[in-house]
Amino acid sequence: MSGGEQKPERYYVGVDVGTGSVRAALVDQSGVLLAFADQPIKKWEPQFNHHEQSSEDIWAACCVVTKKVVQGIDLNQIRGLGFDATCSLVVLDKQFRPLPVNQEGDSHRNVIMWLDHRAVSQVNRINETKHSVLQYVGGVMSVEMQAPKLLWLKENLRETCWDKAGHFFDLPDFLSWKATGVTARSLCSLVCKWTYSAEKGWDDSFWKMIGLEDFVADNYSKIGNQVLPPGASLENGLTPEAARDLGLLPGIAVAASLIDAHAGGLGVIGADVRGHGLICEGQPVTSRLAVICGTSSCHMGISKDPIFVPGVWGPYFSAMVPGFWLNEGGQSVTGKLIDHMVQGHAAFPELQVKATARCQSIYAYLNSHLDLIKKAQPVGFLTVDLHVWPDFHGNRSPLADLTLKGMVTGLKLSQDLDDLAILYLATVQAIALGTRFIIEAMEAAGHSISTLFLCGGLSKNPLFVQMHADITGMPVVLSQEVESVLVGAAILGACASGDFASVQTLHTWGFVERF
Ligand SMILES: Nc1ncnc2c1ncn2[C@@H]1O[C@H](COP(=O)(O)OP(=O)(O)O)[C@@H](O)[C@H]1O
Ligand SMILES: O=C(CO)[C@H](O)[C@H](O)COP(=O)(O)O
Repeated sequence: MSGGEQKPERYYVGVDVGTGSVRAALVDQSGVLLAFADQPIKKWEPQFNHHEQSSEDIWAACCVVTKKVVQGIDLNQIRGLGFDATCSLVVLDKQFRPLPVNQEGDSHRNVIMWLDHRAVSQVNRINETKHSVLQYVGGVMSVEMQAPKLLWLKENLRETCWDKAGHFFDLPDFLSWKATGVTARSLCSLVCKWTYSAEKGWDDSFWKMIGLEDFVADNYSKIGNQVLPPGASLENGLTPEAARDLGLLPGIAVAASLIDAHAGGLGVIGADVRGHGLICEGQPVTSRLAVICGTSSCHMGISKDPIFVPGVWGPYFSAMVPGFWLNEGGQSVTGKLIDHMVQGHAAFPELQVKATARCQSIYAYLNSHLDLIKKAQPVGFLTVDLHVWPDFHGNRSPLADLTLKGMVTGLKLSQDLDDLAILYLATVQAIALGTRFIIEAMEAAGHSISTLFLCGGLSKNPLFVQMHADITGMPVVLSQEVESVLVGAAILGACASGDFASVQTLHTWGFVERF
């Protein structure tokens, strides 16, 4: 290139499918987020503990947000596309058409969501086998993983779903298939939710022992027998049909995907913290814990050697950062629990009216209300008499007990706005104490964690962040780019484009602020 001439900009698109909405971002070659769009997605709860979605609805939302973020951009400069998503189970027939995952036979609802707890009897039987693959999911399989859900479909929807099924995808892999026509699965989803081993592959004896020998018989063609590392480029890239849907050019690189929490982890865990006086500056990356807080919270810690932490998922090899083992702690409902407590309170209508009058979100209003009522004392002291046990949807980590329930102690007869604000605070504190409980379990097993890196919707709530810092006693680092999960998805697209050597070289996208 002749002197003074600027290299053309290169752009990457990241698409993040959360529980409640789909988001997209356009990111430039320095990792700066230039455009953002989001779109809600539909959810159904036909029975208690049954949670379903539609893969067609989700894909349509991906198309809406992608078209929005690339508006006004020369499409030739878009080099790569990456997806992340919740680890929900998508079911398609042999011609790739949606199949119903419900008794009603509604094939539009062909996704069993990650938080669906219908397969309790199945997961109990799986855990009774004490099979060796369970060592790599914290010792106990979660009802939120795929094996119990598959067994449920076989036992409950044999004719309408199981016998007709041709493809079972984790949602992140469904999206990369939809974009490219390539059915290869990401190592991330298969290792974390399907018992696949990065070193040994599938374990035939496990599937035979739990009654899903069908997969072994057809060489795992329905659940994936071609596995790629996250960020690997998928064959010929975007198909002409998907390009039309998404408003992009055919042939651009599409990456093997990540689960959403793992994209968030990738987006923040390697952040450049130099010059911020943080304890982790002189420490290895293994001293950092990425906490991705949305509907749920996921606690991602990495290590050079495998660490077995009872009740904490993993150790998973190369599932998030290549070459590192991952342990994934989690709280199944955090944002969802806060929303549940606040929206179910008698003073919620009053809160809505007052927040709207001040043009504030309900959470910004509650935070300022707590500041008002705390007077001279630290805000945390408002809850000396009120306590929440946050396992309203069971305990994912470290107790790994889906039967646990939530609890509130210290209730009075009054139900005014002060009570709502204090209940909200107690809920946030309970969630932060849950994070501390997980960190203690990880440290007892050999992790050495000094610093938390938060991202996800709840990291936009200063009270949530402050309580995590106060209760864990650790500094909490926030990326200057609040949409870190999307940065993680865009890292995948950038890696697939070949413009960067590996996902590790992109870790330093993003700068930090100390909380
Ligand atoms: N600005 C904010 N202040 C407080 N809470 C927020 C804010 N933005 C999002 N949240 C909360 O974060 C949760 C959703 O986070 P998000 O990362 O969007 O979830 P998901 O990826 O599961 O769809 C919700 O419970 C919501 O109430
Ligand atoms: O199981 C998980 C990751 O392993 C996540 O909790 C699940 O994917 C939902 O994520 P989110 O709270 O961001 O919607």
